[in-house]
Amino acid sequence: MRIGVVALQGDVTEHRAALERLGAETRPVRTPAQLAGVEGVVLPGGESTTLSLLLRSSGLEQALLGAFREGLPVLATCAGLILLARDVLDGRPDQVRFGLLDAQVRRNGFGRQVHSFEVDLPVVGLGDRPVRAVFIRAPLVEAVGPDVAVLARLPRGPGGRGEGSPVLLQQAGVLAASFHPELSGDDRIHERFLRQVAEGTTSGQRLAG
Ligand SMILES: NC(=O)CC[C@H](N)C(=O)O
Repeated sequence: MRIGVVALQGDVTEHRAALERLGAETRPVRTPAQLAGVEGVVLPGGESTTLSLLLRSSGLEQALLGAFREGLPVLATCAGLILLARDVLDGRPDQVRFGLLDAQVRRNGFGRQVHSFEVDLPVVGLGDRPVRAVFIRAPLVEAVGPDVAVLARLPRGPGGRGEGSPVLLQQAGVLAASFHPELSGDDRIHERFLRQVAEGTTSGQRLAG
């Protein structure tokens, strides 16, 4: 299975390492041509404004949008989730908005003072052992639409903030985490994504907005 990892910014190496540990072949994607032949794509975290600029200047914004419309499955983390969301609060007006995930998210929603925190996260379908989730200036998911399955909610937020909010979401072929599954050494979220790709779950139609 060949997975493209959008390699403009962020934890590209860590995502590739996790996928390769699971037996997938990976390819860094910096240009539209490099999307050819990939069966799924990872949109890593970073900073959504910078990522937006780079997606635009590389031509990947349009290429990815076309691929998502055709159903290319995507694993998006942190800033990647922001770019996929239908509705972004505190986002820059000119940021990329793929609109593929029916969710309302707030950038840096855990408060400016909270740059990073970690929690043990129970995840639907991953058994009794929680996933160690690393949050770095994470977006806060404030609402999700009816077609979104919430696979994990924050058991406790920093200072009580964001408690109970969705942090791992699935909508058809879109798997989106507000944390960084590539940083914990626990590959089960990537494994779930590869299973999704193998089963042919597609990313579906772009939503309005
Ligand atoms: N770790 C991350 O991806 C942080 C996301 C970043 N705070 C943003 O708004 O784009």
